[in-house]
Amino acid sequence: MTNENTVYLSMGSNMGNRLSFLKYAAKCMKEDVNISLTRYSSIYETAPIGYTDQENFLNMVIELKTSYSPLQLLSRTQKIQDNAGREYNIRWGPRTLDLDILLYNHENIKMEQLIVPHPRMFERGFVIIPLREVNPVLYFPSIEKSIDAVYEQLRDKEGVYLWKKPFGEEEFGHSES
Ligand SMILES: Nc1ncnc2c1ncn2[C@@H]1O[C@H](COP(=O)(O)OP(=O)(O)OP(=O)(O)O)[C@@H](O)[C@H]1O
Ligand SMILES: Nc1nc2c(c(=O)[nH]1)N=C(CO)CN2
Repeated sequence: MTNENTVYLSMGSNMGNRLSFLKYAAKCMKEDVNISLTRYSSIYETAPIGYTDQENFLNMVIELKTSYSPLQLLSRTQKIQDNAGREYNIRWGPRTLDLDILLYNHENIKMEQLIVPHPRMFERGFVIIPLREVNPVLYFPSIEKSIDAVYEQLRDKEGVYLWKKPFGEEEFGHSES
């Protein structure tokens, strides 16, 4: 089966060993024959948005190719979150691992369980900054804007600090240095 759909996924963690949860998520996806990881952003340390009385997050974005349908991919990412000990308590509250599907090709999906493009992505510095690093020429047909235009309009650019350059091969099976 060919992994032909292009997906951008946001990953975040603000509990426990944050880096190891991000690595765990990437490892699970790398081991899945229906997913090929193609690009990784750097990792950013970010101030919490939404519910602010919690620890800073580590956030990053990955690009992947997959043969999964959007709902199949959602169920896969939810399983990975569950296996990372994710509990569902406070809305926007602390979590070991959060995986959000940002974009699935250029599709507009509005289902009960899944909305793509992710409805809050365009106002989130912790999403747009790493996404722009992974693909600086993205265009969003749903809002008729380029990623540069979205970046320029971001209000919460502050609070997003480079924490670590893209993973090295030894850590993550990633060839970029
Ligand atoms: N694009 C999407 N990616 C991941 N989950 C989504 C998406 N669209 C809708 N959902 C739904 O959102 C539900 C809640 O997800 P979650 O608890 O991770 O939200 P959150 O991360 O706290 O908040 P936010 O969605 O603002 O990032 C999930 O059960 C899932 O069905
Ligand atoms: N900085 C930051 N803030 C958040 C994050 C996140 O990943 N990073 N995720 C949230 C729920 O999706 C709520 N707030």
